[in-house]
Amino acid sequence: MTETSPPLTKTRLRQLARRTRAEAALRDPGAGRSLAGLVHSLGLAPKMVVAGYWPLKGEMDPLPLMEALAAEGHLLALPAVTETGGTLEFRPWTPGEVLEPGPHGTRHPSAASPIVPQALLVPLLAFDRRGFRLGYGGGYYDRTLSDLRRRGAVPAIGLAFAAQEVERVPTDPWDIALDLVATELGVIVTAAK
Ligand SMILES: Nc1nc2c(c(=O)[nH]1)N(C=O)[C@@H](CNc1ccc(C(=O)N[C@@H](CCC(=O)O)C(=O)O)cc1)CN2
Ligand SMILES: Nc1ncnc2c1ncn2[C@@H]1O[C@H](COP(=O)(O)OP(=O)(O)OP(=O)(O)O)[C@@H](O)[C@H]1O
Repeated sequence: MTETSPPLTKTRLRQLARRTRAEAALRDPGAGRSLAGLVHSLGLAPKMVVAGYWPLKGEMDPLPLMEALAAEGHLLALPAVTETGGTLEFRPWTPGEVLEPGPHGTRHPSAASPIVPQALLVPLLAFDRRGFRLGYGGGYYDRTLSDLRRRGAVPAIGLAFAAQEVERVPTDPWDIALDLVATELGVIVTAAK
């Protein structure tokens, strides 16, 4: 074979990655608990404001890790979509606090004074070792990280099942790479770090 297959488009990879992630989540529903054990491997400074996410179906469960971060003295926040096509707003949150439904099936804390996160846990459909990630296609994390990083470094930590790794995520000029990806097998330091 001399032909090489053309690179997958983001749209096609999203379809494949949704299936792969759904299968991984069914195989290993407790994988999120392994990530809690990685809390000391993330290299976070003490008492940071760390934004997590409220998981959608199939996403790596960030809650055990978020609880471990809170137990270490970090402050937690969750994103809220307040404007379609805008940047995410972050609101303080402690585990157990009630959430309201938001757009796209998300849930967020009720309106409160927004907080500026110093590190982000990021959900994803697929990732590669360069740190590039594919999300649902809303561009929320790219816009938000680009905005947050105007004020200084904000580590971005992808959370995923190991099975979500691909050779190469198709990229666009606005894509921002993750520094780390935490999976049930351990922490991957990406080429962007
Ligand atoms: N848990 C979580 N929170 C998040 C995101 C995310 O990907 N996951 N976002 C990332 O940007 C932002 C919200 N933006 C989103 C944009 C599109 C879709 C979306 O397309 N959702 C699927 C349905 C998912 C499901 O219910 O299974 C869809 O509509 O097909 C979701 C979130 C902020 N909060
Ligand atoms: N820094 C930015 N400034 C302006 N627009 C942006 C920026 N980053 C991304 N976008 C817009 O967001 C759209 C979706 O981007 P992309 O397909 O990379 O989403 P994604 O990273 O998969 O999704 P998400 O981050 O929501 O999970 C793009 O069409 C682009 O126009």
